[in-house]
Amino acid sequence: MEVDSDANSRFLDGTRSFVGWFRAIPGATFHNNIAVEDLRGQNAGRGIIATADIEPDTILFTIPRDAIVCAATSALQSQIPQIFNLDHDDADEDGDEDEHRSTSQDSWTLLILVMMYEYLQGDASRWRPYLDVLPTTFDTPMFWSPAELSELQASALVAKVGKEEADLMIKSKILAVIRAHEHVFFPAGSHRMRDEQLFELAHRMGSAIMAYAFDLEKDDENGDAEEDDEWVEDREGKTMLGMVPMADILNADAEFNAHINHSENALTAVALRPIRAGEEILNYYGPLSTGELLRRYGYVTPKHSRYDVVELPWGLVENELKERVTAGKSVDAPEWDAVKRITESDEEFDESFVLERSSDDPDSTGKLGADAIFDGLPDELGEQCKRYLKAVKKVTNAAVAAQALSDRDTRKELCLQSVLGALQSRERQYPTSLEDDEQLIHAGEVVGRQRMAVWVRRGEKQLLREAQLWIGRELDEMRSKRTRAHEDDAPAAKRRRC
Ligand SMILES: C[S@@+](CC[C@H](N)C(=O)[O-])C[C@H]1O[C@@H](n2cnc3c(N)ncnc32)[C@H](O)[C@@H]1O
Repeated sequence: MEVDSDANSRFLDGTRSFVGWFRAIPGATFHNNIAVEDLRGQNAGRGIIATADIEPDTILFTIPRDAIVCAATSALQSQIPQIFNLDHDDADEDGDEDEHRSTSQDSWTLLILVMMYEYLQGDASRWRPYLDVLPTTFDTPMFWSPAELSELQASALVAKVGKEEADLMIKSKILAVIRAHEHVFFPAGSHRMRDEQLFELAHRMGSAIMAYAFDLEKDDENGDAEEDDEWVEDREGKTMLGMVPMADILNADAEFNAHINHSENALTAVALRPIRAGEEILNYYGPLSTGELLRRYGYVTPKHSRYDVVELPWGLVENELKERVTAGKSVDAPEWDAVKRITESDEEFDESFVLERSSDDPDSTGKLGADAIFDGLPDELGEQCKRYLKAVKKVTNAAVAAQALSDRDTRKELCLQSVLGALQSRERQYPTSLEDDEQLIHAGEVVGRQRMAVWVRRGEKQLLREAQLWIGRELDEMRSKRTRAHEDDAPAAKRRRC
């Protein structure tokens, strides 16, 4: 109990000193009608709440660019300038491209180094009160146990967690730099951390950057803020990333009421519509699926479900096509291998396809319109099915090809049925059903990480079902078109016989 109340007062003290520090930054503003609040009760850490009604276009707060933690503002750049030159070729002087890529920095790894450097400076860092309110633990799957990860079941998210890649990156690009410049990273008289401790700190900073950092290069060549793609944040390491105190205290959802504008000297948070007293001020992280929101930010919300996706491996479709195209006739293994080779040698060949719904973007006030709907398979999947059938025609014997691939409609029907079968197989890869997961969620039987995993897998299964229903409707339509055509033909034939 005592530990809890200590942690609680540290949390509240942290908020107070952070807000005091922020308000004292020259050029920073913080509107009187907002406050940083404790939202731990709803599992949302800190957030910003309106304490009184706010009009649209109100500037909620301003962060001068020189208060942002990034490569351009940290003293680390003047201490080891050689690692900050991002304008390098992909090969080193000896032309060793792989070696160069594994040791050279990008904006992502540089920000990890900057954050670790600032953290290790302790009180000497000008961002100390800000660093103190950053989380030390995360709910992103990177930190989940194998048992927790297994709750994601057959979700493609499991393969995207990327713990091993992160470990390799930290070893080659972070630890190597710190060990080569220990005198820079560890102030005189401070304790030099062991490798395991640095690894842990690097993971912590990497995860904080993943969930908190902003892409800072949003201005076009004329210095005006770009309108297009403003919501989208870069995580590829190509543009300058920075940690923006206060902007990153905003929580976010798929429906939101504030936006961060980027201008030459400052970033400003602006109200997009009227915000009532007591409402949370929410930012937007983009049209992310539940799985992607969890992977990057460690939380899920019902409103992001509209952007859910599910991966359909080509192998499942191929199995179904193979079975249907032969309809019991035997085809030799070498012939199938040849079909596979032809299909896979195509430049456009895809290993898997992403299914998603059609959804409008949020409007300019951050509101969402009509529900997202599943209204079709990816065009590329249809094209790949067609190419596969062409290859079958080329390679297998005429009897097989003639019947199954006779006309355009028959081929289309065969493709749809095959994708339908593949979707059913994909659904069976998850050990629990959609109904089981709905029950778990509605009964409130799952909490924490398990609850988030159930949300991810339930969303994927839901989408698989919607895709199956869509194909069912397409097939029904094709069949009734065919029946109508027969009916139209029938009286004419009769007439001819008379
Ligand atoms: C940029 S920070 C926002 C501030 C954060 N709540 C804090 O206490 O520092 C992003 C993190 O906040 C949390 N978060 C953001 N939006 C949320 C929401 N709508 N519900 C729950 N947690 C949210 C997630 O943990 C996410 O990784």
